[in-house]
Amino acid sequence: MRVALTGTPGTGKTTVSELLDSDLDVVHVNALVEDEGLYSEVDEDRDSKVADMEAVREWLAGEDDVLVESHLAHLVDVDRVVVLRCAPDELETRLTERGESPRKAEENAESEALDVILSEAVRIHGESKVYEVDTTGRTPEDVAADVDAAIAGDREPSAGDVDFTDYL
Ligand SMILES: Nc1ncnc2c1ncn2[C@@H]1O[C@H](COP(=O)(O)OP(=O)(O)OP(=O)(O)O)[C@@H](O)[C@H]1O
Repeated sequence: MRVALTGTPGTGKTTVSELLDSDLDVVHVNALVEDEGLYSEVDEDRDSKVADMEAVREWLAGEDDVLVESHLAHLVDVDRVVVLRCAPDELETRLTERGESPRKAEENAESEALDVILSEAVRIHGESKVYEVDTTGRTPEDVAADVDAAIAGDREPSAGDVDFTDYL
């Protein structure tokens, strides 16, 4: 089973991936890209490396029991996609408290309000493979339990249950 754990930056993917009961090997794409040099360019403006997703896909080929953690994880060939969600105002607070710039916090809050990652996940994989998990006002442990349930097949796919359009 290959699972993508995706979501806008700040929704809690890294935090939650460390709390799962699942036996899947966790691959943190950010760390992989850095360690293996799997980037196509350096974005000076954002002080970040642009992941070479073709190289990431190749690296993951043959890895059958993995949970791929990244805001780009839904671009990988997987059996299920779990999309973490967070209300835009709470997301902006989390990112600001993590030390991100106001610009980055605002951009991500807007992208979250617009369902950007959820829409991409559904377009690429279809609704039957996508599980949305709302993290707003919840503990990472509670969120991890929902993610474990999605991995174990103990809950139904759920794309479109979360609605943040009031924040637009
Ligand atoms: N359920 C939660 N409730 C409150 N705060 C949370 C929750 N999950 C994570 N956080 C906090 O939000 C911040 C972002 O979490 P985290 O780094 O896990 O997000 P991420 O989705 O992995 O981000 P990125 O894509 O940038 O790596 C951290 O400071 C973390 O402590």
